Amino acid sequence: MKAVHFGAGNIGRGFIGLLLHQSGYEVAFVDVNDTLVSLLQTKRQYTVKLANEQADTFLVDQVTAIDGKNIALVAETIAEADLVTTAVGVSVLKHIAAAISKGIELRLAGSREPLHFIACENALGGSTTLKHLVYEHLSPETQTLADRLVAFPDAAVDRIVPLQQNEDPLLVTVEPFYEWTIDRSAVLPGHQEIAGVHYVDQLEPYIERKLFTVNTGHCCAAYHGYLKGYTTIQEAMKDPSIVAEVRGALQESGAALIQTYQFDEAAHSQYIEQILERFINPYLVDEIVRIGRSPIRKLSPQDRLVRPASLANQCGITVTHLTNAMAAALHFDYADDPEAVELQETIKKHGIHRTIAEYTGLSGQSPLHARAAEQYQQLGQWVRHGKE
Ligand SMILES: NC(=O)C1=CN([C@@H]2O[C@H](COP(=O)(O)OP(=O)(O)OC[C@H]3O[C@@H](n4cnc5c(N)ncnc54)[C@H](O)[C@@H]3O)[C@@H](O)[C@H]2O)C=CC1
Ligand SMILES: O=P(O)(O)OC[C@H]1O[C@](O)(CO)[C@@H](O)[C@@H]1O
Repeated sequence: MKAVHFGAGNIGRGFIGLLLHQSGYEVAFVDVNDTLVSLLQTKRQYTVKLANEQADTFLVDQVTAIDGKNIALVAETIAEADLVTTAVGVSVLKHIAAAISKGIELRLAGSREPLHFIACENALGGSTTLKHLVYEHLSPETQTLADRLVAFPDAAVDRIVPLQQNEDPLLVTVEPFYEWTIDRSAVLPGHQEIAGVHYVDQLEPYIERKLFTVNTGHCCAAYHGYLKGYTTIQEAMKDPSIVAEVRGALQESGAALIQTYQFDEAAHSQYIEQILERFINPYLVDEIVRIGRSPIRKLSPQDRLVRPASLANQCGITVTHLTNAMAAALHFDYADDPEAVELQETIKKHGIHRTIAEYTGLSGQSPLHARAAEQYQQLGQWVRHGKE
């Protein structure tokens, strides 16, 4: 079986590529990083190392790579594939949509075999977003045919894969835990299930639980850790005041998730504790600026801070930690992150209230907006007064 995977980065090689390989797929990675592409083409294999005491390793072979700029070759490879996956970042999906649409046109011209596209990104409805972007490039006739033969099941992916600092540029170190959940209701007949994947009839509770626990907690630790001058999540999670913020935020999002999706309370508490353990894995070094990257995306209405805060607020739950994490995110002034730079410029130019309204979608009337603005000022004073 042949799979095409867009994005030969950390999740691409360390999670999706590994599981596809273990399921019997030969994986062709599509990437725009020339070094990665050429290394994969030459070596045809790479190693995944687990961040555990034994440092278990897995060899992923029978792989190759395609230059993402070679649209004709990407399209031809898609036309021949049994499965297509992505892990490029949700904001990059628009850049791969044209090549995918060409691949679908070629495929439909020569085959009636169904084809699945699964976006493995940190976002609600990632594959659905990809579908809309791809359909913009297809004629109405091709869209009608694609509706029958091409599917875009949404998915949730959970595995912490930090930035890599290995001598071997293809080696990727990953945490032992993983969870890949796919919406079975969008899968076409004939799809061969991927080993290790959890197929569910309704994805929403799973993806919201994952995003609003793992991702919410992680970015909360990152933004507070950044303000306190820590470099890694592991350092930040040694600070009891940061752990209290993270736990508080996860109790707020957890209460909202339990009310919304009727999760078992005790099981959800255990889920939170397991995630806190994952954050402090001593065999990983995970940089705060990676977890905090793209603060505008992370402050957007459907993402890991505003959406659980809004859900909690609607459920009548008092929200203070999630708004404090938003406030800390608004202070994330990391100069190498273009979104952080834009955020700080907007605050300088238009003030905090307009910035909050613009990026979070929380209007000036929202109590969450008011609290985040107040906490932003308090954190600012704390920073200015030497962090006593
Ligand atoms: N690293 C992690 O712990 C997790 C990441 N994710 C999600 O997985 C996705 C990928 O994240 P990472 O692997 O960490 O990022 P990464 O930066 O390591 O990998 C992304 C790869 O996509 C490639 N790329 C960029 N533009 C492209 C294009 N136009 N065509 C083809 N390839 C392109 C990059 O060159 C890079 O190799 C993101 O959506 C992230 O939110 C989800 C769960 C965990
Ligand atoms: O990839 P994002 O959405 O920028 O989030 C930062 C990282 O933190 C995590 O949420 C948890 O590890 C990863 O899934 C993710 O790579």
